[in-house]
Amino acid sequence: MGAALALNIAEKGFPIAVFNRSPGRTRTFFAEAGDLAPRVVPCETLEAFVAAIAAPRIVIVMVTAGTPVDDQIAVLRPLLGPDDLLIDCGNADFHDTERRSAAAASGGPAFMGVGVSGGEEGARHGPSIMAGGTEAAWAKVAPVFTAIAAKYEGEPCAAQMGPGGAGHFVKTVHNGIEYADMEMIAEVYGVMRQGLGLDPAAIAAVFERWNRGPLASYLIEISAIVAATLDPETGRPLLDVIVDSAGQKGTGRWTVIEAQMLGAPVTAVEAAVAARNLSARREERRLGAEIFGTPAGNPPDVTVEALENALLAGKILCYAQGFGLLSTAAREFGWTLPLPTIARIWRAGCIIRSTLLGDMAQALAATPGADLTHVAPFTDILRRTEGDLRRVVAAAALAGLPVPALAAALAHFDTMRRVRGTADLIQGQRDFFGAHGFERVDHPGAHHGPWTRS
Ligand SMILES: NC(=O)C1=CN([C@@H]2O[C@H](COP(=O)(O)OP(=O)(O)OC[C@H]3O[C@@H](n4cnc5c(N)ncnc54)[C@H](OP(=O)(O)O)[C@@H]3O)[C@@H](O)[C@H]2O)C=CC1
Ligand SMILES: O=C(CO)[C@H](O)[C@H](O)COP(=O)(O)O
Repeated sequence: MGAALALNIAEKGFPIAVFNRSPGRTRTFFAEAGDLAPRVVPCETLEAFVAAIAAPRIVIVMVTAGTPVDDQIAVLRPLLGPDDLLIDCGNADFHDTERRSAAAASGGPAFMGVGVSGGEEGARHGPSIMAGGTEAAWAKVAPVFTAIAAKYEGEPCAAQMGPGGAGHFVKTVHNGIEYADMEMIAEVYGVMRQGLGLDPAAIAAVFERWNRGPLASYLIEISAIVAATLDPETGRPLLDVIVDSAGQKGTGRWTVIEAQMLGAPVTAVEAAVAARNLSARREERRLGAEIFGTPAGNPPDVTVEALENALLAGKILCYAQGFGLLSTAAREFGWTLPLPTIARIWRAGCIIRSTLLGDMAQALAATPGADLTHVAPFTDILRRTEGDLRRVVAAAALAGLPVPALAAALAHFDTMRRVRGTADLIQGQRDFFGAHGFERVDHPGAHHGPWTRS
């Protein structure tokens, strides 16, 4: 990511010095920089790196999240001056960014935490950039970040989100949505493959068709390519030789943890993280199959069109949850997160870019603070697609095909359209065993039940 970002910066006309802890990597990078090499100064020590940059310096750190960032900051800080600016462009837990920002405020170079999305390709040719930090820091870096960012109809996909960890928080939620979006696509893939018996080539064709409709998005586009790709070694669909255990580096989990701490429901993301965790338990899955057998019910009674609608509904519900989490976080942390701008800078460059985000940006601007599902055109789309989401979840359950993120999104939707739910019983139980009290519907105050055990 760092190498790709450096080439992007150089390509946009900014001279850049580069350093990697492994000098061999720096040499290879420089040797492969081609036409851009004259704008790149390869450095083999941090001292040479800092000396190669004119003050006031802007220094980007793009290393593995966690301790490596702290280590890198620790060795860089003594070499930098108070007018310099240190930026962590990797994925970071926003609490770490808050801590690093606070530490920087007590002296030395200023610090920014900036979320960058788009994978290597995005970093090289135009990512989506979610910057945290002060207005003053943003003013210093905006010319570089807006130049290297993806452009949507000419508009740079880069913006300042708020102080301290706000940029990394937004990037974390972006990734949480990414997890849920990917999981839902994998779930409909499962229904098509394991339920309807479509082969990967046929599924690729379905994804390609969907990519020309309301589901058009980077993730559907690449899913079509992944499904269509053959293994050069065996000639089989590559999907068939990929181990079905999903990796994860932590951003989905961070989203869920923060959402839980804030009391904000992101059930589709929770289901997606849990699904990755379960996917990693291969031996337990094998044992489960041995003990219980894998359900081999009738093929699910759903069409490919119903799956398209179900995915659309699930996706809208998941994005509504993500934006809801951002709203709650903004209130809780005293940030003014620019939600319509966030939707706008996600329209290009980032992994979750999709045509829906344009409408989301408009809806969020037109109705600030509203739940996306309550706003046009999403209310109408949900009314139209809800039945298929329900049919797919029900048919998948009957066929023994797990669709946890779609089911979680549907359960959220059904819960949030029911005036009277079932928590009356929970309150009764809590009062019974813990004297926690409950509110009554007919008069105010805290009440207890006349519980007796016969
Ligand atoms: N890959 C992606 O699609 C995206 C990644 N990110 C984020 O960008 C950051 C970098 O990711 P990525 O480029 O994929 O990761 P890589 O594993 O490809 O690169 C990690 C880099 O960090 C360096 N590094 C690791 N540990 C240390 C350390 N203790 N001290 C100094 N340098 C260290 C490595 O050096 P060396 O070469 O010597 O091993 C390497 O240059 C991460 O925060 C990641 O989450 C963000 C968006 C997308
Ligand atoms: O930030 C990213 C994309 O936006 C990175 O690719 C990140 O690694 C994705 O998360 P994970 O590795 O957990 O799937």
